[in-house]
Amino acid sequence: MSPVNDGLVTVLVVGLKVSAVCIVLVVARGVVWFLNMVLIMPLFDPLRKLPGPKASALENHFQDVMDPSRSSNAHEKWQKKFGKTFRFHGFGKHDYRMMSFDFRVVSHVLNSPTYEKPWQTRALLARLIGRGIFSMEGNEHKFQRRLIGPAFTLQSVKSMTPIFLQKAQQMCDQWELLISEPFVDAETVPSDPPPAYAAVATAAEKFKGVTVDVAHWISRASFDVIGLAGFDYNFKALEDESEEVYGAYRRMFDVADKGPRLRGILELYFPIIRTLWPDNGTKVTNESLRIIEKAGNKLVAAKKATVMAETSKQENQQRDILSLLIKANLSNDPSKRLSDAELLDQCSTFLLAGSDSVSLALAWCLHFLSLNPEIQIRLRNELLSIIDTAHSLATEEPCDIAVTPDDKYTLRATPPPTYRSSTHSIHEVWDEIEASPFLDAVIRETLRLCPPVHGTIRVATADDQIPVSHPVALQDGTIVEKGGFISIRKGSYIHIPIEGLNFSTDIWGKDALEFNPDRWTSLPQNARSPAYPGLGNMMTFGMGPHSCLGYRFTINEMKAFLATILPQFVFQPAAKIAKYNSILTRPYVVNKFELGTQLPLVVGRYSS
Ligand code: HEM
Repeated sequence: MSPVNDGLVTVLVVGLKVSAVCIVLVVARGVVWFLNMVLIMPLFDPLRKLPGPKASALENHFQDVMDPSRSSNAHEKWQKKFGKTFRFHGFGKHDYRMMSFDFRVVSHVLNSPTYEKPWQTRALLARLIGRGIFSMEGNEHKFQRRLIGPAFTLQSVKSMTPIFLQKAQQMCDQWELLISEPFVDAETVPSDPPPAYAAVATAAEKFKGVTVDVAHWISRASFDVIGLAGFDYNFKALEDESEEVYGAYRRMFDVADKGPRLRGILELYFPIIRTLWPDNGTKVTNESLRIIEKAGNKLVAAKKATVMAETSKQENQQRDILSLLIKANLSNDPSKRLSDAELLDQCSTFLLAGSDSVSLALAWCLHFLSLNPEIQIRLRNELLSIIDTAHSLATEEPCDIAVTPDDKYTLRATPPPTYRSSTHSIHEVWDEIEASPFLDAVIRETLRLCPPVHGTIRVATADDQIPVSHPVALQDGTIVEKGGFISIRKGSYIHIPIEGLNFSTDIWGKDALEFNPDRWTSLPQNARSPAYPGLGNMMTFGMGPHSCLGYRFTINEMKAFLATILPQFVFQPAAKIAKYNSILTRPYVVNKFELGTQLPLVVGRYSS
């Protein structure tokens, strides 16, 4: 062999040896890390001392914690057995996690800067909606919240009322068409109807109802609402379901709705998998993100140009959330301004936060009303006492909602509803609707009983002592008394059971699991602020610095939709419905889970 070849062989052998040593070192490091995580660290985890359900080495309690079909029983059972604060097991026995129904604990965790959303939650959201306020923490979050907050004041939300009312009516016009040309949308009815469908057939016959997947229709309407209220852009998803951005958004969330699979979890830890080995879900998500980004970029550029032109002319016409954001952004220190890409991420955040959550809440509300006909009738009567005729109900002054400079959105397809007197402006009547006590109570009770966000999670970024207001009996027999503290280690997860707190019998009484809007006319002592620190006396919108910015927006949109829908339509159940939790709590037809989110109801015309 020549000396050159000899040299090459030596280099190759050394290279192989170095590689082998590197691989051994990496594997050894992995094994040490794994053993440390599974065997050593748990021995020193203070959460180990808390009471809680047992688990075998590979068992987890995620379903009992997060699956709404099991969580209410599991939470109730655990509270009875272990008290208000306990631990459960996450990804195996080694993974101790805390859960608490003690407001002192919940409030401490949600208000203290020591606790943040886990990076896994933020990475998942960032993949779908970019780096908007949802995935921010610390000073970046404070800055964005200051910027966005003013777009959600009472006044700003009130100015969006015409949009809510008009989109609600446009949806009713579509339902009216379904009823007048009776046909059953094949896609909304399971191909093999469960007995419940047969049972309602006679009732449907009686009031000439048709089965309508109300979740689907309200989802389209609320997407249009957030388009107009958020960006002054009419997606027209109500008119055309195949609208490009709506379609992209739906397809992307249909993938996410399938729930966390092993691949999804692996992708979170090793995002490179998406590039090296994209599956159909990844391809659909990537394509959807491309469409949304393209449309969003155009929207942000056009909006910026309009706002700049208005600012130079000292005009102030644009009231949508994006315009308010751009205006606030302009007045900021240039070094702190949001870039166009960041503005786009905020748009995606509003699309996610502002459409599905409200539409699901509205769909759940119609579900509860269909199951409780006497409440449905009472609410309709309350609304009819404000609104003159059941069938023609709006203002004579058309609401002028400019959509794009060249596209004036025609607000109504059918004659507008007429409010009690033509001398009333829509805003005057709106004040009456807004102040309707039973409408308010029905909405709050829906949001309490079926909060679209089932729970939230925080991770401790440093060791901490958490104060408790209910005693905790530790495993070694020690009692942490009221006013005492529980130790928690950096990196531990705390689960906040939003739905569980809304269901607590200690707060809401024995009928906590019943749909009883009247409870809101005299709230139990424990459900009143400050004893109950959540927004609007429930945990549905969270609490603390990350609490929901869209609280008022949601209540007002729900009021406008119900006030428009109920005087025109009657609802009856069409199938047995259950809940599943995939990012949000969604309805599905029992035994028809594979059909995805659906809430079929028999919808008939109301005639007095
Ligand atoms: C039924 C409807 C809604 C529910 C149940 C809901 C629930 C929540 C909850 C629980 C949080 C806090 C999450 C946490 O602490 O981990 C939150 C945050 C947020 N919500 Fe909503 N939301 C709803 C509607 C809306 C709407 C309509 C908008 C905007 C148009 C919106 C915008 C936001 C934003 C921007 C945040 C993040 C705030 C921050 O991190 O500072 N939400 N929401």
